[in-house]
Amino acid sequence: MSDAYLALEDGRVVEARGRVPGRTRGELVFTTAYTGYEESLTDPSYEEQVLTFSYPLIGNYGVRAERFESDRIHPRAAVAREFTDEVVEWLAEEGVPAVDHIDTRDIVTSVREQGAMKVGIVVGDDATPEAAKEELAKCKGMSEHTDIGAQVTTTEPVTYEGDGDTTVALVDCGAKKSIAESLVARGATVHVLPYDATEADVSALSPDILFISNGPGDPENYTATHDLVEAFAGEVPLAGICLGQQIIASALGGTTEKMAFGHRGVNQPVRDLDSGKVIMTTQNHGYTVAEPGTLDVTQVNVNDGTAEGLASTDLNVITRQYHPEAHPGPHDSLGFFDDVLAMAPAGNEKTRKVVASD
Ligand SMILES: NC(=O)CC[C@H](N)C(=O)O
Repeated sequence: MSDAYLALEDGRVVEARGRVPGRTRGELVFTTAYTGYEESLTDPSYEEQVLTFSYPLIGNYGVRAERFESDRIHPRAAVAREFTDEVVEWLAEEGVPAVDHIDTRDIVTSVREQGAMKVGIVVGDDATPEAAKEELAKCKGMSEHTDIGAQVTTTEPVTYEGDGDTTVALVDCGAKKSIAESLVARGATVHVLPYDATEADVSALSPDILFISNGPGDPENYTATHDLVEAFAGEVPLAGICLGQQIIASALGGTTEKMAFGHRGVNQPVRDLDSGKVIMTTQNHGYTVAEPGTLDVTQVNVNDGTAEGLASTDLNVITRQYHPEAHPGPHDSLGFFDDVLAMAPAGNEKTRKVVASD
């Protein structure tokens, strides 16, 4: 008799070992990242999902808060072949159900063949297959979480001061902390705004760059953020990462669509169409840009050809579908942040040089 059951949308019920008790449900996804479990578990883009690690041992270098990407764990449950006790303690402190001693190869294969699916999970002495199915029956599809941004955004504006003159308004749809850090490290002052910030909120800051963050759920549900992009396109340079790329493309005449099982891992190869160079990237997304609208596709995924980078020189826009800020993953694409800040109006460059020579 097991003390944990997973009821999958394909009709199967899988037994596991319970590590943290509870009942929950979500969209079943997997990451192939072999490091970075702390960063992944605290990535707000995993909100409403159940995260399966395909790497078999999770927790082998401990748990350190300095590696967290936000202030809490976001997946509704965690699944691995083997969790260390230290990770289980952390998951338990945050009340996130967890299971291991499960054949994650089987789970990953199912998701690869049938696409991301709903799952119900029950863990504890009273766990039964029926209870797991009840959780599954209550599970919403990802696009049905119509206001998911509210679950992950900052509620109050926050400012991080950089030592240069460029100001960035970062719309927080569930931003990983490394995005603001990467901008501040390059001298920018970053004003983090709630996901439903208005045109007036942004105008009041007179930012040099408007930056739309990563975040969970269906990009088409972020209507306030679409409005911002429409309002400022052509007026203020625009940048976006992951959900940010999807929202910017969609607001500027493009379309998005759900992928079969998405890209989640730290070794997704991306080709830059201009230089021909291939870089390794960190990814975590289930939607993608189908039609880029008024933007040009500048980078593509080597495996499936999906749009990884978009740009418009007329409108001053650059976006990435992957995560240039890494954490976890390779640092091949950190230069994106230099390219973003280079879009700031030239006056800032002059001021910055004067300040630097003081
Ligand atoms: N990391 C992200 O920003 C994810 C974007 C979007 N929620 C997706 O799944 O595609």
